[in-house]
Amino acid sequence: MSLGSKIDFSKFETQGVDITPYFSKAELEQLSDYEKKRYENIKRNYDMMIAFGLPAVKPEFMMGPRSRARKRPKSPSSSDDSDEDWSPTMHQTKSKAKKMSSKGKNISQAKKSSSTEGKKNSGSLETTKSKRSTEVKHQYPLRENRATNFMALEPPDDDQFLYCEECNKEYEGACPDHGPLVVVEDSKVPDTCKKDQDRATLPAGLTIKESGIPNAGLGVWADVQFASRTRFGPYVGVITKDVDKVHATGYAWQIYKDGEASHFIDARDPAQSNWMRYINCARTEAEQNLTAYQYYGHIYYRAFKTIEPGKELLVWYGNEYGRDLGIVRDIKSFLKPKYVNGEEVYICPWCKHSFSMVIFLAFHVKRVHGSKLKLALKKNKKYLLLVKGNEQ
Ligand SMILES: C[S@@+](CC[C@H](N)C(=O)[O-])C[C@H]1O[C@@H](n2cnc3c(N)ncnc32)[C@H](O)[C@@H]1O
Repeated sequence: MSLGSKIDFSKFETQGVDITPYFSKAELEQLSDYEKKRYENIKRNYDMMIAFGLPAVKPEFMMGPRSRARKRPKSPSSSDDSDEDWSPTMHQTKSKAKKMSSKGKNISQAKKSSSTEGKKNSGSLETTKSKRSTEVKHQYPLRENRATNFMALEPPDDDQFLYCEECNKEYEGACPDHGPLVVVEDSKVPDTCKKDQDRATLPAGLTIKESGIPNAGLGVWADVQFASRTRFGPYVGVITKDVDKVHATGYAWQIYKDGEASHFIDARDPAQSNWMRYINCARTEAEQNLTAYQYYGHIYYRAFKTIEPGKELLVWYGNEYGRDLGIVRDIKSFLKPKYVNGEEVYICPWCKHSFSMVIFLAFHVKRVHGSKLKLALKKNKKYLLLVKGNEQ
C-alpha cells in the first residue's frame, strides 16, 4: 500500500490561501499571524480533500462570520486527549512523585518520569481492522481546533517541592545528596532600559540571536558552558487570566494552584518580561537541554545536562503547544484509533482533526505536517509508521 502516491500535492504546496472572506474585518484584526497561518492550513487541507473527491465537512470558520460563534479554547487540563501518558522530562506529576522533605522524609511514591527511551522508540502502532482503509463509510468533520499556544506543564499537586533528576525524588528544598541548584540570576536592568527589559535581563554567557530551528524566530544561545543542575529564572511576564490574549501571542506559561489551572504568566510584552521569552521549544528529546518546572507559583528552567558553548537553550513547551508547532514526540500513540459511536476514528496527533479512514489521515499528515506514513508488518501484525517528520 502506497499512501498518497498518485496524488499531486504540489499545487497545494504553492497556491496561496485566502481566509479573509470567512472573517469580519474586526475578527481579522483580532487574529494573530499565528492564528491566520493555522486557519490557512486548515483551509488548504479542506480544499485538498474536496479537490481529490474525498468527503470532507467544511471547517466551522469557513461558514463565515455570521454563522460562527467563536469558541473558547479548552484548557490543557480539561483536555479529553488520552495520550498524555508521556510528557518529556516534566517531573511534577500528579500524585506520582516521591516527595522528600529536606531532612529526607519519604512522603509518597516516585514516578520515573524521565525514562522515556522505550516509549520514544516505539514509532509504530497496530492498525486494527485494516479492511476499513479500503471501504469509505463517511468522513468525520474536520474538527476546527483552536491553537493551544501557551506553555503548560502537567498540573503539579503542589509546587513547593524541588525535583532532583539525579535521585528521581522531590525535596522540600535542596537535595540532601546533590545539593542546591546552581542559580544564574537575571542581569539587573537600569531604569533607562525598561522598555528593552527582556533583552537587558539576559545573564552573562548567553546571546539572543536567530534560532537554529527554521522559522522559529529568535532563540537563546550559550556562549559558555552551563553545568547540569543550573537554574534559570523565574520566567517574567504579566499575570493574566485572559486566555484569548495568551492564545494570540504564544509567550505565556500556565500556572497551577492546588492542581488546577489558575492563571498565566504572559511574556508577550518585552517591557514586562525577561530574556526567557526567547527560549524555543525543543523538537526532540536529544536537543532538549532544559526542563521547565513550577516552584512557588513561578516557572524556572533547569539544565538537565551540560550545555556546551554554541548550543541553543531549548525547553519543552508541553504536548499541546508542541503539537501546535508541528512537534509530535509522543509517536507511541500515533494512529491509535479512537471509537466514536462504535466507529474507528483516526486523530491527527498534531492538530487533532478526526478522520474515519487512515488514508485520509495520511493525506492530511503529508500535506499539512509534511510527514509520511507507511504500512509495515511486525510479528504478523500491521503497523503504521511515521517515516518522516519532526521526530529525528
Ligand atoms: C516563547 S516564543 C519563543 C521566542 C520566539 N522564537 C521569538 O523570536 O520571539 C514561542 C514562539 O517561538 C516559535 N517557536 C518556538 N519553538 C519553535 C519550534 N520548535 N518550531 C517552530 N517555532 C518555534 C513559535 O513561533 C512560538 O510561537
